[in-house]
Amino acid sequence: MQQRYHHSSNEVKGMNTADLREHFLIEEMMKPGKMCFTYSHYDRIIIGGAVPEAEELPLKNMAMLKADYFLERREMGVINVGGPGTITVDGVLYNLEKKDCLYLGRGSKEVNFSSVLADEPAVFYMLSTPAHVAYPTSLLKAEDASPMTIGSVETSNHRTVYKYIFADGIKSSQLVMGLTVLNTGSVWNTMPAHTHDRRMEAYFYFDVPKGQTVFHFMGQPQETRHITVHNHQAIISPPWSIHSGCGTSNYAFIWGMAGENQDYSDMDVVNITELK
Ligand SMILES: O=C[C@H](O)[C@@H](O)CC(=O)C(=O)O
Ligand SMILES: [Zn+2]
Repeated sequence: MQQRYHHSSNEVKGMNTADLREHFLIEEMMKPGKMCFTYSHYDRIIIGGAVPEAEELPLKNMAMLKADYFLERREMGVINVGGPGTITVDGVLYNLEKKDCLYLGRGSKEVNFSSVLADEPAVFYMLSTPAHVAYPTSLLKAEDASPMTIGSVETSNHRTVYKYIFADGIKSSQLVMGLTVLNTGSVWNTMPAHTHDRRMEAYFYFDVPKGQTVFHFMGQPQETRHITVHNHQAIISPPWSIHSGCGTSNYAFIWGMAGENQDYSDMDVVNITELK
């Protein structure tokens, strides 16, 4: 498992393109037949990917967790962005179509990921955070995630937000998770931008059409930087940073947070004309 340490906003001001990419971009996370994990020291969130082929992929323990098994003291949210897949949790089978979400409560022991079709593998994106309470494992289908349409065509940010794990959705200790789909012709996510010093955030971009990309914006509102993020790559957003993106086409992304609270609307919005 890769580790990513903290960086202060002051350090980040002096970073060049390679530094920014090394510390905040996760490039290789969806490899056929493999599971990949990155441990971020912001709120100790683990960001992972699993692409099962013919063989199922078990969630293995990691030495650095000093635990008896991966979810001994942790919870996890999984969203499938590929072909149909299944996850078994302690003998119970869950079917995840594209954009369905499974929450795994603290104490889930035997976890296995599989694809249903050989030529269209499931692509599972995972976030795991420390948990102090065990909440029940539960599945939420995309159509039941109370979609919310925001933005407009005029400002190129017309999009639909699906919320899965948050204060009014699937219960968790601290994990918050959902996804956002941009409509055709809309390219800006999370604009107007915001920060939430109380929570870190991770963005995972998917359904970025072949040959297209997303310019992800990070940094303090008056000190922004960009990182180009391609399909199936993720960004670690420090609590003091904005997290916004502009694509060369429309696309979708999974957002997830950890920290002080689980209110989706807890955001300190920045006036667009004050961004630097
Ligand atoms: O704190 C919330 C997150 O940044 C995202 O949910 C924002 C988002 O999906 C969007 O505006 O498109
Ligand atoms: Zn946010």
